[in-house]
Amino acid sequence: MIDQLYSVYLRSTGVSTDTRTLQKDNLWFALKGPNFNANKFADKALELGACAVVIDDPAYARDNRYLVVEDGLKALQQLANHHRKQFNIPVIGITGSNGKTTTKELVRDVLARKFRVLATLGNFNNHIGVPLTLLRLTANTEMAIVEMGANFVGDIAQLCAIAEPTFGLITNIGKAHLEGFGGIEGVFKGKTELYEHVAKQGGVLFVNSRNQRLMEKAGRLVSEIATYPDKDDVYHAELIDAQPFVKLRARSGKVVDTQISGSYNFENICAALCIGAYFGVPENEALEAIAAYIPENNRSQIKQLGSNTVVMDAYNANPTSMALALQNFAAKPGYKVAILGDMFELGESAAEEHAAVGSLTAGLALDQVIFCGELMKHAYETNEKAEYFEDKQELATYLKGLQLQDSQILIKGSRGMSLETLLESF
Ligand SMILES: CC(=O)N[C@H]1[C@@H](OP(=O)(O)OP(=O)(O)OC[C@H]2O[C@@H](n3ccc(=O)[nH]c3=O)[C@H](O)[C@@H]2O)O[C@H](CO)[C@@H](O)[C@@H]1O[C@H](C)C(=O)N[C@@H](C)C(=O)N[C@H](CCC(=O)N[C@@H](CCC[C@@H](N)C(=O)O)C(=O)O)C(=O)O
Ligand SMILES: Nc1ncnc2c1ncn2[C@@H]1O[C@H](COP(=O)(O)OP(=O)(O)OP(=O)(O)O)[C@@H](O)[C@H]1O
Ligand SMILES: C[C@@H](N)C(=O)N[C@H](C)C(=O)O
Repeated sequence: MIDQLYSVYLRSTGVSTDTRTLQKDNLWFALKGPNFNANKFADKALELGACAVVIDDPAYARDNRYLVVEDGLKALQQLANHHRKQFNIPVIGITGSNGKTTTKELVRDVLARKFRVLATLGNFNNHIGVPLTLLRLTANTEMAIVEMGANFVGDIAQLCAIAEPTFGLITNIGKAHLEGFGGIEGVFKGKTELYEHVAKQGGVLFVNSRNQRLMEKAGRLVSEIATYPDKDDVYHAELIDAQPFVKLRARSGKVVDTQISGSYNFENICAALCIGAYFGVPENEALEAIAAYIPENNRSQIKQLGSNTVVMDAYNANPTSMALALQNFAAKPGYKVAILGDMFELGESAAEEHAAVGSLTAGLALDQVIFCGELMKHAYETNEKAEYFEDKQELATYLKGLQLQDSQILIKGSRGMSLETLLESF
């Protein structure tokens, strides 16, 4: 079946899994999700111009344009792996608890100075997104950068079996998705599945030397590691300042002003510079790419609203990124207001981790701390000077009334809190 599927794919204009975005002559796959069994959209996909449709319910097949497989998702993953195997190019897998997308984009922009690169779009980083990324590989591609997300031990191993990365980077190990991973040990085990895969391929690992456990594990598994960002590392840079944006001294001594906020992004930048240096991108080109990068999509984005400066960090939140964001924010000058929403997917640790955020805020130089959401009640309990709103609408009304001026405002919470809607209040 894979040969038949592959020959149809090679004649197609690419793969689609969604009739709402399908392009003419795409090969369309019917997937099942929480809302739809897409087998029922197969006719529609053909009407919209699909060259063929891959379905896993034979009841929907009408002619030879309907390719019936046992499982649509597995067929997509097998096709992606088969396609990936046709390319003898570096494939860089990137995972980690925080900063995957930002780092992937920085790596992409740095490597694009020398190579024709393919990189994950947005954060299409799961069991569907990784295959879709690989199926965008063309004869033109010289290097692929594949972002890999995980909620459970075993996810990264599965994505590696599909993408077969020959190079690997774990940005960091933090307290994210603890519910699925069952704790920080699970995060370490799950993320380092990437190292184990790359080791089996005889590949190279890029390692953040600030994480001793990652260093030890990488050193045990592979013969070649390229480390960053400190003095004895392969790629060494120095953080000069993080306010309002990261400013660094690169390996060559050149000083770079970036448009990226948050001192934690220094490590993401160094990861990209380390990978660029490894692949021979001239440092001046790599630094230009870093200096030109502007974060999007509420990932530590700086927004100027009248006289107020907002750090909009509502893309996601977990105990590790929350603590770093708060420490970074507290170092800003001026009147500082931190608006913090619930952190999701923490399982049994949720109450304790929210309480820890409360204690942290109590000790930081912040003028106003406002918690929002059911879980943030636990933070409120450990910082009596803070304010608390269970309901986001009530908070929005309160913020409008506050009429803040000349303030620094941090907005951070999990994606599901959609805290970006609070911007209307300023
Ligand atoms: C399955 C799917 O692709 N769904 C997308 C779809 O969702 P929708 O709600 O419409 O319906 P269903 O999911 O039920 O649909 C089933 C299929 O039907 C298609 N369809 C539906 C209606 C229609 O009119 N025509 C159709 O053809 C539909 O396209 C489905 O194929 O649309 C949503 C809106 O666009 C999409 O958001 C939804 O996408 C899902 C969430 C998805 O997984 N997309 C991947 C491409 C992806 O990578 N998305 C990333 C998010 C990745 C992520 O959450 N990463 C986690 C890590 C988790 C990894 C680990 N668990 C693993 O499994 O590997 C992280 O923390 O980073 C993204 O969206 O950015
Ligand atoms: N190195 C880092 N350490 C801690 N937190 C970070 C780091 N890099 C980014 N973050 C935080 O994570 C947020 C999201 O960044 P990014 O999208 O790059 O991460 P991600 O790992 O791809 O997230 P997701 O898994 O949700 O796709 C940022 O806005 C910032 O708050
Ligand atoms: C947005 C998604 N990738 C994610 O990180 N979710 C967590 C639970 C969040 O939004 O904080």
